[in-house]
Amino acid sequence: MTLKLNDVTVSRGVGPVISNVTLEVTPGEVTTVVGPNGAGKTSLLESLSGVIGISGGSIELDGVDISKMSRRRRSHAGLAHVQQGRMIFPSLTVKENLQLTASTKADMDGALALFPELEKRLDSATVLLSGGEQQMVVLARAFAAKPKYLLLDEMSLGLAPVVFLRLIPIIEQIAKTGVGVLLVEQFAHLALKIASDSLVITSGHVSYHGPADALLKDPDLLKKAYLG
Ligand SMILES: Nc1ncnc2c1ncn2[C@@H]1O[C@H](COP(=O)(O)OP(=O)(O)OP(=O)(O)O)[C@@H](O)[C@H]1O
Repeated sequence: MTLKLNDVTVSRGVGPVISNVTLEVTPGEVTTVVGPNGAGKTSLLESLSGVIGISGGSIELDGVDISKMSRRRRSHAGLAHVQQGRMIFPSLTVKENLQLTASTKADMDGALALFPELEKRLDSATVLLSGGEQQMVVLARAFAAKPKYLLLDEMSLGLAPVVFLRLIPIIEQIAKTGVGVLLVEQFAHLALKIASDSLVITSGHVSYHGPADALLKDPDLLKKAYLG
């Protein structure tokens, strides 16, 4: 049971922005993809959830080829994608935002158990929350849908590092419930700390694939990987 990219190439506009990437996301673990701006990390996640098509290779979810499935079908198959930017419905309350994905009270309670801060704000319009709390709503809503695999794209954008720090153990906890998390982050060190497997991508190519702790322990290796 894994989410697998086999030799995937993604093209946009003039040519490939991702070339021959192979990667496996395992349930219960965090896998991270880091790399410089414009390396192709967002395109990689978009190809997994079906926002854009792939031009080579294949994508498998628990043994089923989903490469040609619509975004909706991939979502029904258990793939959730938290895209960049805070995708909340600002005029809805926190509770209403969660009800969009939680099909049962148990799903709602399960999501809220991860975010005790949100319990007190359930009836507040989401627009009134801080940036960090809004990202909690985004994450809680994605978790309430009970995905098998969760793709997270730069949740730290626009947040102070100290605010994003609060989300890191929650992402780790989500993985511990059995979800396979694929984390794309600009704060590479924070992502590497909670990840088991890691990829560094530069200009669409994999420049490192291996244990996250090896990159953390060896700043030269990380620097070399970033330089491609
Ligand atoms: N909608 C688009 N149409 C054409 N080219 C695009 C589009 N979106 C991204 N690109 C190009 O694809 C390449 C990879 O971009 P992508 O956003 O996937 O990288 P990234 O690693 O996520 O970067 P960042 O960290 O800045 O978000 C870049 O050269 C970018 O200019």
